[in-house]
Amino acid sequence: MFDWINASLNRKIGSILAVSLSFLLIVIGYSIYQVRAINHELREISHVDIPLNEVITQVEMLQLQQHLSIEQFRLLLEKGHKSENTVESFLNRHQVITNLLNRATNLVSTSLNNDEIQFKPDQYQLILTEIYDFSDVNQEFEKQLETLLINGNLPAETWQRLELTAASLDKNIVNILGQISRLTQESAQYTEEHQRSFMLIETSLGICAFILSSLLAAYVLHVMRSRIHHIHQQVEQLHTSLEHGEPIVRPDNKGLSSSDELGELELDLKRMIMRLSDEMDTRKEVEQQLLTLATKDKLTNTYNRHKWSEQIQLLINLSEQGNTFSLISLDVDHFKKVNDTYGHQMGDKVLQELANLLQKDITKPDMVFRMGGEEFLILLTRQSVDAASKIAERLRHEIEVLQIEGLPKFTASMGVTEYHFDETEDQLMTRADEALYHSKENGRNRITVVA
Ligand SMILES: Nc1nc2c(ncn2[C@@H]2O[C@H](COP(=O)(O)OP(=O)(O)OP(=O)(O)O)[C@@H](O)[C@H]2O)c(=O)[nH]1
Repeated sequence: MFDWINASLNRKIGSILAVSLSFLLIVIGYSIYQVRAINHELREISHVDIPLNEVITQVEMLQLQQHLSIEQFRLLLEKGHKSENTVESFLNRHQVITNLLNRATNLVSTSLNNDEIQFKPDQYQLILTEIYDFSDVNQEFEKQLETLLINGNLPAETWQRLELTAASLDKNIVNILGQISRLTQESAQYTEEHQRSFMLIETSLGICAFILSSLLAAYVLHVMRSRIHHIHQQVEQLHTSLEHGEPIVRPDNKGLSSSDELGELELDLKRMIMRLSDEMDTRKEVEQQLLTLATKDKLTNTYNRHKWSEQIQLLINLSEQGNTFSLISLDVDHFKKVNDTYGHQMGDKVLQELANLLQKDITKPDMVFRMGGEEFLILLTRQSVDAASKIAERLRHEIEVLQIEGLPKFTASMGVTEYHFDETEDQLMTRADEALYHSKENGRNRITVVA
């Protein structure tokens, strides 16, 4: 089935337009059909019902005049007079009535034959038969009357019979007229109801189309807005992370497939954020590596001379707040001999094992530095010279007793001193070197403390 939710924006908007247009086409088609039907019904009223009414009304009027004229003629005869004018006008009217009745029957039969009568055609058929019957009876009646009028022979019982027939003809024509009027009225009512229901259905269809299109459009807008909001949030989050140097939050992998243009945009954004996050991670790793390279000694993994300069300056600055610190200067005894006897590589190994030992013993915030060759410095933060001398002695002993398979035994000499407030780095270093020199001079594998 057509996946509307995941379809592209073009297809979504296109389908809304298609639905609206379909409704519009239905409304137009239905309107045309209904307007034609109503038009047909109105034509039926104007072309059949109204003219038929008029003709039959005229027949009724003439019929009445005819009867009056007969009465007049009879009265004249009773008085012994006979009017030729009355006979002539009677004959004329008779002709007009015959013509009108022919017109009426023609009108109904032609309309029925041409299927112009949609509303109750059987009733019209009935009316047509009644008009035919009326016409026949009337024709016979007029013929008899005409003969009698021309002969002037009018016995009383003949008059009576003719009057009865005339009365019955009157009744018939009134009856036919009544039927036609009723039919016209019903037809008009039917057309009116038809028009009303047409308007109602038309309005309902229009409202349905409007509501459906509005709902679809509102839904698409809502979905688009929430998705744009989501994209905006991700961009904001990325912006905040970059601004504050915080780690970039990686977007979840679910839903990583494009559906429409917004989906593609979201997908591109997620990919971009992921790439950026990866690059930031790599950058952090590289930074960390650079920092290590810049601050650590490659062979022993202790801090290097560069870090020493930075750290000593920091501690000197902190000393202004009353924080003291001590320094142990350490040098491997007769290291040249180790190199010469066991080779340079073994010398390196000795330096590495020494560094391991020192780093195991000296923990944060205290730090071990390799200043070059076999010379190390140990910076003891917030330690007095007494505490530093104890540490130095402990270290010296640990080095002396260190036994590692394949590694030659070695010792180290140390100079211990404490920083004096307001002195320079050089002054401190000179004192530490002097203490170390003193240890070397006094036989090595010992510590010398210079407060
Ligand atoms: N294996 C190795 N040897 C080094 C390294 N750096 C310096 N050396 C050697 O360390 C030795 C230092 O010798 P000296 O300065 O004479 O001192 P020493 O032999 O330890 O004698 P004292 O300090 O007086 O006890 C030299 O032979 C250097 O070549 C290094 O990174 N690795």
